[in-house]
Amino acid sequence: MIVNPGSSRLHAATVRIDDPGPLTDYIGPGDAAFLHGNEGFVAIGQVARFETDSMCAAEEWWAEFSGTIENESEMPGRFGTGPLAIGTFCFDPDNTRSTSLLIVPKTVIGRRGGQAWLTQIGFDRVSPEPPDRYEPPAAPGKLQFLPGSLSEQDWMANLRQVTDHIRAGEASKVVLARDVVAQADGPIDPRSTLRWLASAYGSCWNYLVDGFVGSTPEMLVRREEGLTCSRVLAGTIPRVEGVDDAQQAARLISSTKDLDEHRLAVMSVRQSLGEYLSGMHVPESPYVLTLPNVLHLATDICGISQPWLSTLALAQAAHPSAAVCGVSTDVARQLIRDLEHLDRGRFAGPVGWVDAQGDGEWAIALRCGQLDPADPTRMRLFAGVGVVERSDPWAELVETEAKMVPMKAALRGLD
Ligand SMILES: C=C(O[C@H]1C=CC=C(C(=O)O)[C@@H]1O)C(=O)O
Repeated sequence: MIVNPGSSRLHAATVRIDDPGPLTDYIGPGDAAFLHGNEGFVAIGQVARFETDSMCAAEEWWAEFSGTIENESEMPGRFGTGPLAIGTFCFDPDNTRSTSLLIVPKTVIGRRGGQAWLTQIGFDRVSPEPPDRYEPPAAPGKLQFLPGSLSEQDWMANLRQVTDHIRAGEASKVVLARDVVAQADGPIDPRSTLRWLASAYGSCWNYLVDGFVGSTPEMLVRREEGLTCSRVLAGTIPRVEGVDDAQQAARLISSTKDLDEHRLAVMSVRQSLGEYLSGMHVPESPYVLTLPNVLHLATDICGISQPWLSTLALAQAAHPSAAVCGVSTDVARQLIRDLEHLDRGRFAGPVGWVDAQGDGEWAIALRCGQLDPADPTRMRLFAGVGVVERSDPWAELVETEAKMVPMKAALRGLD
């Protein structure tokens, strides 16, 4: 569905601006953002919106739509500048009631590499006016975290069933997720959640689109002028107060269970992107990525993609990787449908943006929550774990709790 398509020619104008300060100050109700440290952008208003259950349809729509925009720019070719679409895609469109969507904003305020810009898109000739700032939105008041689709006991029982299927040789890895419901006594403003995440988890990609908010450390595919990179994460150890990080990192990097989980995730991205990238570099062994709540095994894969393959097409090829689905993909996806008892919605799907040249960034939507469109006092939080033969249900439950720490703290507005 497209809203407000207009009939005349669309124009986009990009100008350099002075440093606008915190980008999160410009996010109004219903607006979107994609932030990484001091960089990224906020997407204000909507020129068009495309709802779909298919990444392929979204890619075709954007290729056609962006081709109609007349583009003027003081910063031609600068990554992220100019007209773009920001979006979120469901993990499994055949097993959800949620929608995937792309939004073309009216205004983008962005910053990258010390340069800030403003892009405006409209049906008339546009004059780039800096938009207003907003007061910081309030964190929700009283908050409770309630069980989601399954109790902890039932979730662990299902995880045992997953390991039985793995032992029977049906799959080598399955990612099982669970949810928790955050219930506030008043409406939750996801902008306050995003602000908190962006300041505490600046090394992650912090996003807000259509009430879906989160802070993910995993990049499915980033394409900048053909250079295409993916950060694969799998294998996790929670950070523990009083325990030295170096000691935890040494445990993680020598855990054969975590290394197996990681190897399968890397293999899946190597296979899916390998078809499309030349000169692909896949490091032999992972490094340890340290976040405020957990340590992950991480591998950065890079290669060169053909100019006609947009970042949306590449994301479509790479999704779902074995970091969020499993091996083999089809068997793991079916086991997830049968045993997870959860509508993942947009959790673990691609979230990000694409520009008119096909460059952009699609992260994997992890460490996130979806505001209930029918009840803004409720947000559903998600976390998953890679299950392999030797997975221990209790340890995996603890890992999901560690992965929910950022969202729970953000909602509470904790220091
Ligand atoms: C599925 C999630 O994490 C994935 C990414 C990093 C590490 C993972 C793990 O160790 O299980 C998961 O594969 C999640 O955060 O919900």
